[in-house]
Amino acid sequence: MSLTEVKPGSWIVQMNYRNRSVFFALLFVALGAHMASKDYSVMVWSFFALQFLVYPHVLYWRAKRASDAGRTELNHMLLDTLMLGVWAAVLEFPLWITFILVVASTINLAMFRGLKGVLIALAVMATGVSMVVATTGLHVSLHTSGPVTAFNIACIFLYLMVVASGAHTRTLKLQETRVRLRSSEQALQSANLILKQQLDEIHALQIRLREQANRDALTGLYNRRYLDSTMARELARCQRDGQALSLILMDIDHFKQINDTYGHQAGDEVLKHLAMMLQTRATDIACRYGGEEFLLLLPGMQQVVAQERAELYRKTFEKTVITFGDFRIQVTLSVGIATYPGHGVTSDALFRSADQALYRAKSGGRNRVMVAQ
Ligand SMILES: Nc1nc2c(ncn2[C@@H]2O[C@H](COP(=O)(O)OP(=O)(O)OP(=O)(O)O)[C@@H](O)[C@H]2O)c(=O)[nH]1
Repeated sequence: MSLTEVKPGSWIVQMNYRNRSVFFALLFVALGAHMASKDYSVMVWSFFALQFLVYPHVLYWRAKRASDAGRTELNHMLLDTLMLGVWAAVLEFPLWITFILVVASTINLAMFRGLKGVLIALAVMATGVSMVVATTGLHVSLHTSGPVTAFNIACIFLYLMVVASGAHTRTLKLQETRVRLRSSEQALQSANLILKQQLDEIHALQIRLREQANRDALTGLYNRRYLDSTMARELARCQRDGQALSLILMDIDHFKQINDTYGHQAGDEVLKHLAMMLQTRATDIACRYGGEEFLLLLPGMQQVVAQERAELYRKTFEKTVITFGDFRIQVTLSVGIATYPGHGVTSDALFRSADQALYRAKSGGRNRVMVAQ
């Protein structure tokens, strides 16, 4: 049977069945020995046999079918106590027999209800006694013979052993369960830790992938895809804050010749150098716009400042000597500038203006900065 199939409280049913059937069988012999010396009718003997030999099995059968086994067993223990009170009174309170009946009943209830259980046991037993006394009157005969007394002592001793060994077994099982639970808890904790690490890795990977999707593989600058999504947002922000926004569009002059003269890899090296130069300020959004075309998006920057920056880039790049193997390569930049709101109030209009300025820079002889008209 799996753990989920075990009915709640079923261990109580099993334990009580063992305790009750053993104790009642012992009582059958102990009380029977006492009754044999008296003159009881066949009816009393029949009830006696039913009570001590059949009754424990009927209760077990009933408890097994109960939906709430724990509560049912508690009620059964109250019934045990009531019946033992009845038998103590029927037998006219023989001292030793009454003693073991009281001790066993109170122990049983004390195990489940603590000290309150002792009081309940005494009250229920008194009820059983009162029922008999109310029916037949009070008859007291305290004496039990020597063998019956000895057997009674042995009976309570045996019963206490059975209860104690049951409690011991239960404690061991509880300890085992606790150890098992602790190790499952530890396994769960380490599984959780691994899961958390994996989630963190996935999260970092997602960030990296998102970042890579927005970057140009050769230069590491933002790509056109990123620019398209950012441009509108930055423009809206500048419009809201009443700020300027400048675009610097640059194109390497005669780049085809670089490729043709020094090879494609040398061309790549030139592109990387330019990208490095553009990546100096964290607030700028530097993109590789096309093959050898680059764009700087400068939120909050006035046209005059953008022009100074573009001039600085142009001069710096002109003086830069790029070494590639034995080659020493020097190239120039043509630049077009457009600034919001003077040269356009939409992304398209601004791009167009910057592109026209760049075209003028190219057609005007290259290696120069032109501002949109
Ligand atoms: N090495 C390299 N070359 C590239 C890359 N992407 C584009 N190109 C080359 O860039 C060159 C661009 O040439 P053009 O459009 O004719 O322009 P240009 O030679 O720079 O001439 P102007 O712009 O008029 O000064 C082409 O030869 C492309 O093959 C790249 O990633 N690496």
